[in-house]
Amino acid sequence: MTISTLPDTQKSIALLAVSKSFAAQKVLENISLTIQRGEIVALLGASGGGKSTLLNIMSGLLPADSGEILLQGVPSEKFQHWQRVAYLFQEDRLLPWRTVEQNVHFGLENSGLDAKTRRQRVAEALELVGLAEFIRHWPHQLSGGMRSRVALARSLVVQPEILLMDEPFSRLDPQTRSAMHDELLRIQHLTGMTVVLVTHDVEEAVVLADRVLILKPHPGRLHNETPLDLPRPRIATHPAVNEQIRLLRLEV
Ligand SMILES: Nc1ncnc2c1ncn2[C@@H]1O[C@H](COP(=O)(O)OP(=O)(O)OP(=O)(O)O)[C@@H](O)[C@H]1O
Repeated sequence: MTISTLPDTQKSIALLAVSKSFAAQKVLENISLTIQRGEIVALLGASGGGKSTLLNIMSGLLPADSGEILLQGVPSEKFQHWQRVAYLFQEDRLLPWRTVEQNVHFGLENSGLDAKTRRQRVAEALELVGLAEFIRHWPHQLSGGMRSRVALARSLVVQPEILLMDEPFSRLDPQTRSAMHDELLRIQHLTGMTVVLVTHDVEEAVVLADRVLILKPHPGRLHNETPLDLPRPRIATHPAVNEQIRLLRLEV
């Protein structure tokens, strides 16, 4: 069964003929795609190809000009994005005047959950990213990798069904980035959430994704779709992984 013929219950994100312009500039043209529940999809492509715009449309932050968007089988305009979709940005956006625990708690403010449940959720999210011992630390006391984990915990605390990530690891050094890749795969495996990752890094896409979508710019359109059936863990120097990276670099 191909993804497009999956029943709605297995579809996490479905876009049909989505277009978007800013002023006179057409940024996305006629994008149709389906992402399965629990799938990790990487969006690759040249700068200005509309990757972030597409992610913003999936998140409900930005309306499309035309087309249909279904999230977990529900039309986007009726879908309650809050608590079901989390968004992780390039900058960690931690609040310096809040401790680690308070930063993660931020994700639950206005949630309507009672204080005890909120505390429990924060503790679980920090446990999940391996920072349970650092709850009283301040952001300035943390390494780049730890800050990145706090930002991830703040996204996970809502227990999202869909995690949208816009180059979340691009500012990390290669070793920390690689550790965060392992962390993300471990957590995705545990939670079963759908992950859509925007990246410029072909190696990152191949190491993480079940499928890579390439967007071409002016206007942004889907150029190519590559399912990755490589066993995990994927080491970039492994010949099959390396070959896939080489092939995708030719396409981007
Ligand atoms: N809010 C906005 N107002 C006007 N133009 C915008 C807006 N957001 C994006 N654009 C334009 O839309 C085009 C696509 O931008 P977008 O950020 O989606 O691309 P991208 O593929 O994510 O790029 P990059 O890889 O550089 O982040 C760009 O030309 C950008 O200037």
